[in-house]
Order: sequence, then C-alpha cells, then structure tokens
Amino acid sequence: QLSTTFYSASCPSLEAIVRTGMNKAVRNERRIGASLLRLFFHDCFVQGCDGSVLLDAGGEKQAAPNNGSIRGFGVVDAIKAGVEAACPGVVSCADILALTARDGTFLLGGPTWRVPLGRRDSTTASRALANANLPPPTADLSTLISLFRRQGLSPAEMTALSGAHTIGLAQCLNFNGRIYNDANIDPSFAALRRQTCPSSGNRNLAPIDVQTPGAFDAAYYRNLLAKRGLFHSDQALFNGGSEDALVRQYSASPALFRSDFAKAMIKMGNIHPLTGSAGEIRANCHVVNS
Ligand code: HEM
Ligand SMILES: [Ca+2]
Ligand SMILES: [Ca+2]
Repeated sequence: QLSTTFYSASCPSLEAIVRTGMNKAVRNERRIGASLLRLFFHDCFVQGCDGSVLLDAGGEKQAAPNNGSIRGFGVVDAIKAGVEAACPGVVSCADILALTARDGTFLLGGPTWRVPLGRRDSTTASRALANANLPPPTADLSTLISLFRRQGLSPAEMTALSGAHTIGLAQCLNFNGRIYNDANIDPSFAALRRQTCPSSGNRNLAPIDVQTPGAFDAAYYRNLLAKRGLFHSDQALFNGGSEDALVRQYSASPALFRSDFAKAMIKMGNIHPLTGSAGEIRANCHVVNS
C-alpha cells in the first residue's frame, strides 16, 4: 500500500531536502546517523511506523528503552521545516523519519534502498507499548525472536536488523550486567569496557561495535564470533543457537549483510502504517494537530 512514488507529484523535492539535511547533520556529528536509524526502529515497534515516538505527549519518550537515550529530534524538526516550506501540509513526520533512517545508514557507509512512502502520523503515543514491545539489552535469543515475530519479522530478519549495532554508542547501564557477569564474553574486551563503566548505573558512552563504530560494515558480526558483542542481546545471536550460521555468513559476506539489511529495513518500515484517511499529516512532529 505504501509506494516509493507517493510524493512524486505532491512533493518532488522531498528526498533531496532530507538528504541535504542529513548530510549537514552527519557532517556536524557522525553519530546522528545511527541515532536516526534507531529512532525509526523505536517508532515502528510501537503502534507501527506512525511517528508516535516523535510526540511529546503520551509518555512514549519516557518509556524505559527511550528515556535519556533516543535522540535526533532536532534533525527531524529541521528537515520537517524545510519540507513544510517546499510542500506545506503534505508529508508526514513518519515518512520523514523513514527517509532519515535510510540516509543515516547510507551516509555512514551502509546500503541504500528505495523507501516506500505514504505513511500518515498517529494522534497518539504509547508508553505501555514501548515498554512491552522494544527489546531490552538483557534479552536472550528466545525473547528477541518472539518480540520481532510479534512485529511480523522473522529470526533471520531480526539477525540482519541487529547489524545496525555496527554503528553508534551505548550507555554503561545497558551493558554493565554483561561486562561484569556474563561468561560468554572475551575477557580482554570485558576488561576494556569496565575501564570506563563502574559496576552499576552510569551514563558513560562506549561504542557498540568495538572495531568501527562510525562505519556501517560487517564488523558487528565478526565481533560476535570473537565474543565481543556489547549487549547480552547481541551475543545471544551467536551463542550456540539458531542464528549462529547466519552470523557466520554475515561476518564472511558483507555484501549479503548489506542486501539483507536493506530488505529487512523495508519490511520493518511496513509495520502497520496509517494510510488513506487514517491519522493525519502533523504540522509539527512534536504535537498532534489542533
Ligand atoms: C535486537 C534487539 C535490540 C536491542 C536489545 C537493542 C538495544 C539497544 C540499546 C540498549 C542501545 C543503547 C542505548 C543507549 O545506551 O542509550 C541501542 C543502540 C542502538 N540501536 Fe539497538 N537494539 C536492538 C535492535 C536494533 C535495531 C533493529 C536497530 C535498527 C535497525 C537498532 C539500532 C541501534 C542503533 C543505531 C544504536 C546506536 C544509537 C546511537 O548511537 O544514538 N537496534 N540498541
Ligand atoms: Ca510508532
Ligand atoms: Ca561498524
């Protein structure tokens, strides 16, 4: 139902405006490409890809997986302002977010893909659904598989999408349990991470991919082979279970990873979009229209 040509008559400059905005944002701070990729994931897993994560009301931003962690709202706002100037009242915040995720991935060296468009924006957000649907970094493989299955995504798609952790940073509180307690971790990697993380709490940042945190590549999977996954949930993909073989394949074939990642991103972007006359085109991504 979404279409890559949805705005070709109503907003032909849309993709150029988003690309220019993302170029500028990534030049200013490379990590922001990762942050927008994650923001789109956190949107899609809560009520579908409907821009709910962008709403200030509703408590979704304060849900445990989001609070003090999700970022990139200013970039969405700046791009939305440019889009509104060119094509007022036409393009949803949900679609802008989908395009920023694609461009963020590409600008950090990842694959590109054509983004199906035509999503509309929700009038609600949900803290409860964010807490229930977003995977915690303490998850085991069975939990990851079931949380992705709930969104219509297969274990293989979950394994490909987790490769997003080839870019970006994380706070100690999300991996302290792993570096202090897990057995399936490379001891020298655990020691390295403990150097900047005290044994509880703490918002200090570390790269998720110890090798190339600023580059979208297959190093994430090579890390898993070496027991250098940062989150317990990362290493769960390569811990003697059903995804081991695919992790090995992706570690050996970056081209396969790139192509499967792009396909899985399109599939994730199709989670329960609002279309037709459902929802609205928000004027301001932070608030519902009055
Ligand atoms: C498989 C289950 C997943 C879990 C348990 C998980 C968990 C996390 C956690 C805990 C962080 C660090 C947040 C912080 O410390 O502030 C993070 C960061 C990140 N995640 Fe995931 N994630 C998962 C899947 C995904 C998927 C599917 C994507 C995108 C397709 C993604 C993209 C990212 C990115 C790019 C970052 C870095 C963001 C930044 O630097 O701002 N993650 N994830
Ligand atoms: Ca949503
Ligand atoms: Ca990397």
